[in-house]
Amino acid sequence: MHAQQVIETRRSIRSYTEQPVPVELVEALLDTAIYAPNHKLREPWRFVLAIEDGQTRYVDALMELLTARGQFETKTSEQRQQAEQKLREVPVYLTILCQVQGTPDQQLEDTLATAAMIQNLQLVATERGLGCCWKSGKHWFTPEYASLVDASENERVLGVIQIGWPAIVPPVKPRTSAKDKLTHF
Ligand SMILES: Cc1cc2nc3c(=O)[nH]c(=O)nc-3n(C[C@H](O)[C@H](O)[C@H](O)COP(=O)(O)O)c2cc1C
Repeated sequence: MHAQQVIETRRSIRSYTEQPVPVELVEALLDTAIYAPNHKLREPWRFVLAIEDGQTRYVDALMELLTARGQFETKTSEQRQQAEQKLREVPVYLTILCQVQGTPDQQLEDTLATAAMIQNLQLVATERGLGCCWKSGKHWFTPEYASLVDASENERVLGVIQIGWPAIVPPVKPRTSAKDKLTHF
């Protein structure tokens, strides 16, 4: 696939088949993704991979975290089970950490570089037939989650990338043409 085709066919995939994702494949994809531009080659990222047995332990810990946050307080036990099932169906959780060091400008550069690396990852995964979904906000950005993945005081969670073989590929979400947001100087 050409770059244009990969970029335009990538979708956020939220539903996966049961086919396992080889750990070596994820590692190889990451080793390509890290060619993202990053100022002064600070390589500001770090990864926490939950796959195979680690995925089971991770979802156990995530369920504990969500329960402690009161996420299921207003839910029936069936709704809780459904939520847990949905989490268990994701074959791979990859937490992306970005260092928080230096001046505010450097921190912004490091965040941008890590975001570029994440998009590289999503594109190479797409090329290999895998689907990803970048998760953020909510519980993912809490101190409790940072502690769950053992983030240091100088690291920030930029998101969690779910990875698996797509069961459902949603239709493309149309974008506003760049021309509508472009002015000539
Ligand atoms: C920084 C960032 C955070 C995102 N967080 C979430 C999220 O928490 N949950 C989710 O389902 N999708 C999340 N997404 C995916 C977007 O919802 C998705 O990219 C958008 O709907 C466009 O769909 P597409 O990726 O299939 O083109 C996130 C994307 C980005 C770039």
